[in-house]
Amino acid sequence: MHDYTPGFGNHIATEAVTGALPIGRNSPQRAPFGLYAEQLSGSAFTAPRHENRRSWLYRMRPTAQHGAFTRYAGTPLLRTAPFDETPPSPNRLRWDPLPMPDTATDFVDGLVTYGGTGDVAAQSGVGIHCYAATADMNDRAFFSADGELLIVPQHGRLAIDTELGRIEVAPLQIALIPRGVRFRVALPDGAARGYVCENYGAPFRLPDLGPIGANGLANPRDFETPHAWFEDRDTPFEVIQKFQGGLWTTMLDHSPFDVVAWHGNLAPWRYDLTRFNTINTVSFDHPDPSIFTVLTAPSDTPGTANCDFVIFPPRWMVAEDTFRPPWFHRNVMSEFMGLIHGAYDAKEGGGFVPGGASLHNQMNGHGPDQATFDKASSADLKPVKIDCTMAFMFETRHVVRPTRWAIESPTMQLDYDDAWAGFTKAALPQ
Ligand SMILES: O=C(O)Cc1cc(O)ccc1O
Ligand SMILES: [Fe+2]
Repeated sequence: MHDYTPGFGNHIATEAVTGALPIGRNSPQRAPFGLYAEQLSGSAFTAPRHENRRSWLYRMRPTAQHGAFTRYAGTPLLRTAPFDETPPSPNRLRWDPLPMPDTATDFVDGLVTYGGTGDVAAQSGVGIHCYAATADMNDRAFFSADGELLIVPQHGRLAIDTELGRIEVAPLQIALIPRGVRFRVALPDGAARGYVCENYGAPFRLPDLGPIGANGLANPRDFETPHAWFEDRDTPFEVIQKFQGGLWTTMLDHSPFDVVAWHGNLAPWRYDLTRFNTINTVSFDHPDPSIFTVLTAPSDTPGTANCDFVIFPPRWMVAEDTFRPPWFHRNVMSEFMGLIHGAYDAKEGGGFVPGGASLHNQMNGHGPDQATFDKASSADLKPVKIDCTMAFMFETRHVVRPTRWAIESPTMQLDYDDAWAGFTKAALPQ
């Protein structure tokens, strides 16, 4: 068990050794114990205060102490925007779960990109990945200079050691690693699979609540930031970074997890999705799924996110005279969905399974499949609990362009259009 501080985006001060954190200043002439003070900036120095994120790290050696990075040949299926391997497809796409690798593969080498949006060089858009891993990273650390990583485990726990502390997450929890923060992943259950949103743009934050008021949806106190932790190990250690889409590696002669104390508001965190305070109709109609927004990464246009992270958690359905599942729709935003466990209420007909994924791009019709439509159109509308389920959506203002792997993978379902093939024509009065 690790220690965490509750709260979202708070300024935290934490030390793993008493006296390691300088008091009253960031960079004293000599930091305690000969530690090196280092600022990690997550926003421009001059960003407005409410957007400003940075932490001060006190470490045994400066990060700068390393040799040149050279190209890294692993992780063959990791890709970065702009995604131009295939023409962007207007088709509704759906995938079976990513198979577990049959050779020992760690979290980094097990990343597979399904697609993404925008352009990493313009700091806009997202990369959407899945991971399937069977090995611990041991003496390897990874960081993305390209974006923060929102990790959504679907199978197996992840023990994530970061420069700022240790995080353990299980399916139904999520973790966020800020841009540039080095981390390694161990697999307490021996294997793990899940989803990753790599956000090249403005960082994820809690959505405004408007008329909902001061409480609800994801409550700030339920986000947990780890306390300072370090290891003092002078052994060979590989650091891999993702930089403008390329992967680069260098060797250190010590563990990079040597931050003995830190303070600031730029830090990794975890959140338990079962803590989400779900709000929905108590009268009629199916509200827009934005009521289920856990986190939003804004773009420059208010209300039009670079990426929203939305969940479909257990909830009571009580709407009267209403078609209760998601309606048929065409959306200006593009929707990538995953399923952590259970069944999703728009896909009674099967095919959308835990670990699988679907993509419904801008302006392309989707919604309930035939089985869902038939069942919900004639259901007795007594209160019903949708239980034991957790689907999610990365919803973005930009079209999600699939990678070549995503289009050519045998996991892509060639018959997905059939989900909507059999609807009978409406019968107008003669
Ligand atoms: O397409 C989907 O399944 C996601 C979705 C769910 C919902 O309740 C309303 C709109 C929407 O896009
Ligand atoms: Fe949708």
